Amino acid sequence: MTSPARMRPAHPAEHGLAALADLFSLVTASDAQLDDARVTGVTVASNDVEPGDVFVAVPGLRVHGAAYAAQAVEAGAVAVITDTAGAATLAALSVPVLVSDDPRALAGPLAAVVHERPADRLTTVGITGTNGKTTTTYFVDAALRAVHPVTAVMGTVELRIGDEGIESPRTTVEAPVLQAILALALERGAGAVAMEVSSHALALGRVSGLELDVVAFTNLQRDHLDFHGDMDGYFRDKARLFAPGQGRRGVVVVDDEWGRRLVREAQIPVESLATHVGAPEGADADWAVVAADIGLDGVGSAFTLRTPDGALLEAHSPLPGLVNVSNAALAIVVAHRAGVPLDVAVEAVGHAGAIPGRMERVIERGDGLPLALVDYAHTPDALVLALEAVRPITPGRLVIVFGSDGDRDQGKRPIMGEIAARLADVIVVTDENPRSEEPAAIRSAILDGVRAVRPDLTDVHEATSRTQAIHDALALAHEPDTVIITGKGHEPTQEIAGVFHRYNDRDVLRSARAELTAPAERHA
Ligand SMILES: CC(=O)N[C@H]1[C@@H](OP(=O)(O)OP(=O)(O)OC[C@H]2O[C@@H](n3ccc(=O)[nH]c3=O)[C@H](O)[C@@H]2O)O[C@H](CO)[C@@H](O)[C@@H]1O[C@H](C)C(=O)N[C@@H](C)C(=O)N[C@H](CCC(=O)O)C(=O)O
Ligand SMILES: Nc1ncnc2c1ncn2[C@@H]1O[C@H](COP(=O)(O)OP(=O)(O)OP(=O)(O)O)[C@@H](O)[C@H]1O
Repeated sequence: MTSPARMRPAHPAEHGLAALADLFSLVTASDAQLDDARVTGVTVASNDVEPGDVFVAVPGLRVHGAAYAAQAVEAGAVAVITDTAGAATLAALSVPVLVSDDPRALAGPLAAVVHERPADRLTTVGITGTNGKTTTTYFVDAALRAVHPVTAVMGTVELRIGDEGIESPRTTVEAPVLQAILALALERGAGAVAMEVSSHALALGRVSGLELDVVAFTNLQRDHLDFHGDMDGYFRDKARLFAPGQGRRGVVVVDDEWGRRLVREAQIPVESLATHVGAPEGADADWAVVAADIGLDGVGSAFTLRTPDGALLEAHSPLPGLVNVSNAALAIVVAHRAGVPLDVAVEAVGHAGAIPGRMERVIERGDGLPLALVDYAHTPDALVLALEAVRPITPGRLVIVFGSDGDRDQGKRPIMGEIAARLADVIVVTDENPRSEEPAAIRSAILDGVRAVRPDLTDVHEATSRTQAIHDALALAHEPDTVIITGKGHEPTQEIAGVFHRYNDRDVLRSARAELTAPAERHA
């Protein structure tokens, strides 16, 4: 598997174009014969076309897909579906052109039919929310794996079926890609799929035509307002997942007001889960975390989950910090509602393996080396949570390596500097993805924030390359210390001056360890 658009069933079903046109009430805009065309796939992107595809030309936010219809036909598309405006721009094509009122909304349901509704034969779980989607999805997958020999995962990090995965282009792929992957998963023997559902995906119909067995909500925090307008719009887009035809039943974390509103407004049966020990909403919630011992075992946290019938379950989060108690509790409830026995879900989530770039332990403490982790925290809130999460498992000093993205929110740079200066002991400021900006200027803005808390810059270092920063941090840390590298998580590249360089924090950490441990003796 190389590209998401190529993740297609090896033996696709075949449908007649005329029957599809009938089913979706599409009108012909040309005189070509409909019955001739045999359809085996769908796409909304001309460069993803495979012979036998229908090309759905959507009116985009930037351009109209109809501008690429000829290119799609050249690549083997057997028909074009577009709206009236798109059809009006088309020169004569050698394939039928069909018209739909809303091609973007049609793409998912059409692809579902073309691939013979794969989701109907899979157990499907969709997770939405501002933070915690990736982590919760992997925890759910760990539980699903306990009962299904093959599972699939789709999200920000990867698109994976069984043990074979590829890098994911985004959190939720386009609807036709999604349906093709489900069909491929089924072909490869998968019984269950856990996926992340972004708010963009919900707004742009990427999950239209897919009814998920269990849908879940983690939390809502300020993000993506450029796209959704305001928090209310952001909430309403997230809430679309909890509608009949989209999700059969839901599990909602009610720690924030948005979760509580969702429980009130959802149009499908939902259960509530409160994960903040002692908070008032815990009393009324269906499920609640009623005790948590953070970091006592030096790794994750033990916690107690109250079930709707009042039973108390002893559970465990394999990742540090309160947020991961929340993610683990949600995953247990979701997996249970997706058919995993409760005790099996508790056990499997407690032993879930590493999640790429999410509090991922790359070097274990011992033999003179510190614990070293990689985490994706790249916002001020996430940075606070990440540093607070590792403090209880750090007997020595907390060492952080971080930077901040170029061509993105500039205001957060000094704020993140202040947070690091407050919550970490040793700081190495470096580059993240500078993009078109001058890297030194970004570091300088971060250092302004550091200086506000630590004017003499004690234990503050600056490194002009991220690789060097990681080597420096590891060299100056001792066994009781913890090194945390934040901001890039699983990312496989670093974008500098418009060029994507292959780069990964975990790989650099591993080679820094190899360099350190080869000839030299280390002392705790
Ligand atoms: C803001 C946003 O989500 N935009 C999505 C939207 O783009 P658009 O309407 O602007 O598309 P366009 O560029 O005008 O093109 C119109 C149509 O022409 C097609 N086209 C275009 C060029 C070409 O050569 N051939 C061709 O066929 C396009 O595939 C598209 O179908 O529709 C396109 C497909 O129909 C998506 O690919 C595109 O996602 C872009 C790539 C994107 O970056 N989206 C991000 C913001 C996103 O979705 N992120 C969320 C996670 C957010 C988070 O939580 O962090 C995600 O799920 O990943
Ligand atoms: N339940 C949670 N509440 C708040 N913050 C969280 C939660 N879970 C994880 N985080 C923080 O958010 C960061 C991203 O976590 P994760 O990747 O699981 O979320 P996500 O919703 O998938 O975000 P993204 O789409 O950016 O990957 C982590 O680095 C962690 O610090």
